[in-house]
Order: sequence, then C-alpha cells, then structure tokens
Amino acid sequence: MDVSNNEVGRCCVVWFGQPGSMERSTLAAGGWQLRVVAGDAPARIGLRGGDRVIGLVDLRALTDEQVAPLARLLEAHSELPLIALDGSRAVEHHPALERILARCGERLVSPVNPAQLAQALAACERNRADNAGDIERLVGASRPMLEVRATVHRYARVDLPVLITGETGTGKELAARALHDLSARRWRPFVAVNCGALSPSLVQSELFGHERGAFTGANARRLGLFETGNGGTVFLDEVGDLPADAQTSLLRVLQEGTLERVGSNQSVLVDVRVLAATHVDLEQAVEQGRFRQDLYYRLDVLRLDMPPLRVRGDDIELLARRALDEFRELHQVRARGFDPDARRAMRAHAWPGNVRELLNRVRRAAVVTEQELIRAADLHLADPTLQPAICLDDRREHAERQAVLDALRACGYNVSECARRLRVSRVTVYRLCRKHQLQLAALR
Ligand SMILES: Nc1ncnc2c1ncn2[C@@H]1O[C@H](COP(=O)(O)OP(=O)(O)OP(=O)(O)O)[C@@H](O)[C@H]1O
Repeated sequence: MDVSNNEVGRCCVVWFGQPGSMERSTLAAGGWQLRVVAGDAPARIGLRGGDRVIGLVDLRALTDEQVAPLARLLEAHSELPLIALDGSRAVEHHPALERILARCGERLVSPVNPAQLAQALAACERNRADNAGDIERLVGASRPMLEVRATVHRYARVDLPVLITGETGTGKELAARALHDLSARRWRPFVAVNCGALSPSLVQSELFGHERGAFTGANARRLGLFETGNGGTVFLDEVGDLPADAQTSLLRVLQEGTLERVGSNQSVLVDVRVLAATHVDLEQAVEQGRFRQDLYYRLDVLRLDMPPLRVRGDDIELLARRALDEFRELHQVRARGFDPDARRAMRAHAWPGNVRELLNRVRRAAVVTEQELIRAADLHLADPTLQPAICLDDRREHAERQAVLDALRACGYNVSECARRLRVSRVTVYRLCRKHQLQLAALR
C-alpha cells in the first residue's frame, strides 16, 4: 500500500487487519484518516513525513502464518506507536507475537466501544506530542553539543546499555530521556531513579519490589521500578551509589533479564534497557572495591560524555537567552536581555554547576533586576576583567579530544591512518582514546 498526496500533517491510523463498520465510523468522526493494511499482503506501508500516524494491530482475525510477516513489517517501522486490539490471545508459542505486543502502548479487548477506541487514540497522540522533539530540549549548537546529539541518535537505535558521564548539571538525565524518546521503546515507560537518594535499607525493595510480609511494614506485594518500567527504559542516576547487594541484583537483570522481589525466590522476567549516569569516576570506584567490575563492564557498553558548559562557547548565551525567554513567558518581569558586560561575564565564568547553575542564575537575575538588560552583578558574576579566564587546561583537553575525534572520523576510524595524520604512534592514539573515553568499537 502506498499513499502520497499533497496534504500535510494529517492524523492517520494504519489498521493492520480489517476494521469493522463501527470502527470506521469512530475514526471518521475523530478526524482520523484510515489506511488498511490487509493481513495477507502486508508488503509495505506508505508513510509521508509530516503525517502523525498510529498503528492499530488487529489480532482478531490474524492467522498464525500472518504473524511473522506482520512482525517484520512492524519492526521496519519502529517509529510507529502501536495499539493492539484483542491482545488477549496466548503468546507462549508465538515469540513474534510477543514482540509485537511488547511494543503496543495499549491493548484493547474486543468488542471495543467507540469511546474506548477514541480515548486510546487520543492518549497515544498526546503521548507522542509530549515526547516529540525531546532531543530539541538538549539545547546547544556548539561542536561538543552537536557531537552529543549525533551520538544520542546513533545510540537510540540500539538496545544496549549506555553509561552517561559528565559533571553535575550537564544534562545527563535530559540525554537519557532523549535516548528513550528516540528509541523503539518510546511508547513504553521511562523510569528514572536517583540511586544516591534511596535509603540503603529500602533500595532493594524500591528497585526490585517486595512480597507481602517480606519485612516489617510490607503489608502488600509491591512492584519495584524495574517491573514498573518493564518493556521500557530504566535510568539509574548516580549508579555509583548503589550498595553492594543492589549491584549484584542489577548485574542479574543485565545478564539474565531476571530479578527476584525481596522475600521471594521466584525469578521474574523483565525486559528493560538500562541507562546509567555518574558524575564520579566509576573506574576509580572499581579500583577501590566500591563498585563491581563485572557490573561496570555491563553498564559501560556504550559511553556518552556530556561536555561541561565552560567548553560549549556560544551555547552559554544561547541557553541564557532561552532561559530568560521561557521565564518571561510565565512571569511578568522587566528584563528582556543581557548587557555586554553580563555576556562577557557569562563567557568568563567557569560554571561548576553547568546548565543547572546557569538556569538558576538567569531566573534569579530576571526577578531581582529592575533594568531591561540584565547586568553581570544581577547574575552575581564578577566583572569579567577581574575573573580568572576559562581554565587553559580545560581548553587544551577539549581541543586534544576534538583533534583525535576529527582525525579518526576523517580516516574511517582506522587507527594506523589516524596515527599518521596526527604524527603520533598508534599506541598514543589508543592511549588518547582511553583518556578521552572514545570507544572505537562504538564509534565505528
Ligand atoms: N543542553 C541543555 N539544554 C537545555 N537544558 C538543559 C541542558 N542540559 C541541562 N539542562 C537543564 O539543566 C538542568 C540539569 O539537567 P540534568 O538534571 O539533566 O543534569 P544532570 O547532569 O543529570 O545533573 P546531576 O548530575 O546533578 O543529576 C535541568 O533543568 C535540565 O533541563
């Protein structure tokens, strides 16, 4: 089936199966265009950029032979949010059907009434609107940030763990969210937890759940975050703070895809993508025996480094501008821009708290200033001429990393060629890759 015309941005439902007359009327009444992909010939789906499309997987008349081709077709369209109709059928002997159902954000049981169908489509569409453009929330046009955005796109496509590193406030959680929103799991839950904020006595139960009576106060069975996030993504912030027993349980989730609730010795299957973040040096924690080495290797399959704000050049002003504009949309304030000294002061500041610090300084300045243009003093930043310049070491480090990355790219990640271009030995290229956490296997 192929569709092409000149209308833009229509809301469409691709119905995999046969819609009944009530279902056709409900879609028409809701302003949904309908495309039917018959179960016996699901060759391809014609989608146009600009269309907002939802897939409805109708399992009512699906035969066993049709399951595998349909699964393949849907896998080729991992961007489609899916709703299942009559997903009650047994999936034990149907791995392909299980895969389809795992992707469906909602499962309707037939006979479905018009209100239920309309509601499910509206919820799906709302969800898409909330998630759309999440990568856009990672504001920045500097080279390091363009690099991050490209890496996020590349990593989102593969279902492997990512270790996100970077100083506090650099946007690690935002990046994790973007990885989820761009992945095939985007219609399933995204569960974020700060491991450092969990009480050590409850961390096992918070993450992996507990059975009734497992400990004093456990009055009912409770699912942990891994089960709540089943099918989706679990983001473990400050993963280095996990106590030893929770590290062991996490390793099991990563290795075997199973967990045991506290107070039970029954294994529960879970299917989650694990993203972890740290602002401490996990390698050092491993050396000091505070973090399991095997777990470290399991988490550090792909690495995403969030650059500190001080090396992001023009992004500082871009972010400040955005922060002020957003604040002005919500509050009546006089400030509408920054004076030249404020701009210089922002450039010169080292931003130890990174983007979070910048947002807070701008919002505070917008409230306290009585001027139209925010001054350096309103931002609590000293006169730039009196401030130490941006640390030269940081600049040097960044330039070195960029030079290695550029050379690697230019020669298709061939280490010998890269060494020749940079006029260093191959050993030095490997050392620099390790130092700057450039993983050749992942980059290739
Ligand atoms: N590139 C960016 N564009 C816009 N906002 C950003 C960006 N990076 C971070 N922020 C904002 O800065 C704040 C801190 O970001 P986030 O919580 O993702 O940082 P983090 O690295 O996870 O911090 P921590 O290590 O302290 O948990 C949030 O309000 C986030 O929205």
